[in-house]
Amino acid sequence: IETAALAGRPEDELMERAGLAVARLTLALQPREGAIWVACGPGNNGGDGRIAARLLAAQGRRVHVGLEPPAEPVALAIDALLGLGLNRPPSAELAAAIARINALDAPVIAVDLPSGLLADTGVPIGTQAVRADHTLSLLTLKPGLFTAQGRAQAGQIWFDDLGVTPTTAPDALLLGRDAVLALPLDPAGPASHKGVQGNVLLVGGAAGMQGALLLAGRAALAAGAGRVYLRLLDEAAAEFDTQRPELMHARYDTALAGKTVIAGCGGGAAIGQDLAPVIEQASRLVLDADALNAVAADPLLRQALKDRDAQTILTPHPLEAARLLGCTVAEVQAGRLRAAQTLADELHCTVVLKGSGSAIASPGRLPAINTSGSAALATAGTGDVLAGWIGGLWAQMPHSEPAAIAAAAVHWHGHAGESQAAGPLRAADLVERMHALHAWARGA
Ligand SMILES: NC(=O)C1=CN([C@@H]2O[C@H](COP(=O)(O)OP(=O)(O)OC[C@H]3O[C@@H](n4cnc5c(N)ncnc54)[C@H](OP(=O)(O)O)[C@@H]3O)[C@@H](O)[C@H]2O)[C@@H](O)CC1
Ligand SMILES: [K+]
Repeated sequence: IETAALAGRPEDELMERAGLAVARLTLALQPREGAIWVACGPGNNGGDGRIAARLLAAQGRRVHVGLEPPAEPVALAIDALLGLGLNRPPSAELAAAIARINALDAPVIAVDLPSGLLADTGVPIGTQAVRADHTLSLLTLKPGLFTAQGRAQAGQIWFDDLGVTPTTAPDALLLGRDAVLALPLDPAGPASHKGVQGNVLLVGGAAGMQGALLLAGRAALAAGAGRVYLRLLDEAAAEFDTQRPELMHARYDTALAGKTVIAGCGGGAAIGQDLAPVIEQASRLVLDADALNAVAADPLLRQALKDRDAQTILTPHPLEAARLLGCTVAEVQAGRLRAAQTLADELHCTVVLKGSGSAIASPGRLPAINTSGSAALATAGTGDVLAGWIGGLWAQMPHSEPAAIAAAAVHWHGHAGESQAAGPLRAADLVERMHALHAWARGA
């Protein structure tokens, strides 16, 4: 898109617009007195910074351009060191400037990208990238701002299209609330007749890990599934969840066909033995956690997954994805969208690669990056809740595309986990927060 935008119009014109956009945002964020430091690099990113500096000076602001901050206190810094042209670890000179920006006690606006971060992947190419409070993305929103370290490095994201309408397709989609609003949720919601809300069967919860399956089961129920059955692998486990007596024991209804099956939560090594019939017979299948590890370790299960006629959603975290791909976690994280897409294409599944900026991929579709969520979600059991929520939604809407179900569930889950005010979020509380968002999910 950037290349196409440059064809047919002089680069200077776009850079002039870019500089103006940066100056405007700076004035909006820092309308008062105070020195502005503009750190400019050698390329066009630096060019944007220099134009912004000129325009800010014309507004009567004290502006200092250079790789070092001025002697006086800095009220705001503009990071215009490196943008899209970054192709190797920053030189020593630029790395030192990045470190000086990060050591400042003043807000930082990054031009286009936090310097040092790769636009496509959200991974720093050197030892450190700028930690910005604001990033003004120009012409396009770069995927790297929304996934991997990008979310933490970019701060608040702003966008200016510089007056250019893209003529080529994007590489990825961003998931917002639209993904949830697009669901054909029953207007009556979970209160409607249980017979039409679908049946979910959960398999997992080996000895010592029943909690994972209970959390997923509670989530499926709270998402609105009609009947939720638990098949606990730990035979000695309690018959039911005393706080959620609505959950049923699968011993009394073992059929897999016709159900949405969620397998793997707290499954341990024991889940491997149960997976073959599950993969073969489940009408809709969500595989999580130990079920993914079992598939990674067993070529027959892997082949069975590929051969499934019906649809499957996988919800790996980066380590589980690495096991399935036969690579390292670092390799997965260095290209999260690519990793999710490779897995989706290879196993003929919809893949939700969890982590900051969850990536969702399906064969033959554009991958998507979720925009909701916060570090409050990085607690035990939140992944089980997501798997349960996906299954709970899918059971109610069996004809919806798995990619649409996964996208909605991931965004809903992230939205519920956005507030960090109460500290880390416990997974059982997350289920309740997500449940309280049904009206939000219907557009209220
Ligand atoms: N495209 C558009 O339509 C528009 C683009 N715009 C803006 O331009 C930005 C892209 O500009 P860009 O292509 O000049 O790249 P940029 O990020 O400034 O860096 C390249 C320079 O840095 C150097 N360099 C690279 N890596 C380095 C390293 N590790 N350590 C040290 N040096 C390194 C590299 O040198 P070289 O590799 O040639 O030796 C080159 O000199 C884009 O992000 C946006 O802000 C807007 O004006 C609107 C229109
Ligand atoms: K920058």
